[in-house]
Amino acid sequence: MILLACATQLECQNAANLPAASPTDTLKPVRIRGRDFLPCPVGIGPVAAAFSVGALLERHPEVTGVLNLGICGSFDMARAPLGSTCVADAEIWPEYGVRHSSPAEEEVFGHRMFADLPLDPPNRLDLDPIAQAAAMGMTLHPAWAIGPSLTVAGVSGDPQRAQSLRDLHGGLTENMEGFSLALAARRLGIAFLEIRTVSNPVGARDKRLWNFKLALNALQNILPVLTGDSA
Ligand SMILES: O=C(O)c1cccc(C(=O)CC[C@H]2O[C@@H](n3cnc4c(=O)[nH]cnc43)[C@H](O)[C@@H]2O)c1
Repeated sequence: MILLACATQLECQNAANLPAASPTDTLKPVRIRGRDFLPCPVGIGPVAAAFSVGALLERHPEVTGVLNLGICGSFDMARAPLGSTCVADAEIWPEYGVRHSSPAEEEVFGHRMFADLPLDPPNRLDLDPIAQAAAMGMTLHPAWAIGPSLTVAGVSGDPQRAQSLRDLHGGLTENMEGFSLALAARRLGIAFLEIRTVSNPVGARDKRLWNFKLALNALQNILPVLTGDSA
């Protein structure tokens, strides 16, 4: 069983191509090309996602992988324009560490999150999406952009913050749940894959530059490609 982890019910419905349901309805497992997926809204932000995935993985020991689908912001609108699909090859949690008012002085915290989990730097999980997809019996689309994704508790609210995060971490996308889900999978030694569609440029608050509907609709195309059901 693959845990299909999305922040919201709406993202789960689009990702699993399910009919619209009320936000409190429990989603049922779906079977696609012989693979079982359990769609679960894990909540918005790293704390809700960490709590939810911990509880879900304890309740469902049959889960062999976590597939995180959802919308995201783009740091590079040329490589990752609105509605495009991006695969994370690293998850970085930039807020873990020491914060300075000047981004140039930003430094990484020296302490590991878990004593027995050596990460270098300690806020970065390197992912291998091609291998992880294969471990879950799936294949990536060759045209999907691949790059690091930054998980934040607070969405970047202006172009300066976006620029400093881009300069410091070299991210392709920004999201609010991925690091928590990737960390849970790493701790349990199960597969993890994060694929998101771009809803907005990171740091832009002018809603004329956003297209959440396009990104939500684009989520519908991911699972058919991953499972070979799109032909
Ligand atoms: O109020 C804002 O400025 C704002 C900007 C972007 C997104 C939001 C949201 O409320 C959606 C957060 C939700 O969607 C993912 N997401 C989408 N875009 C971004 C982003 O630019 N930075 C971080 N997360 C983003 C995220 O995973 C959440 O689940 C509000």
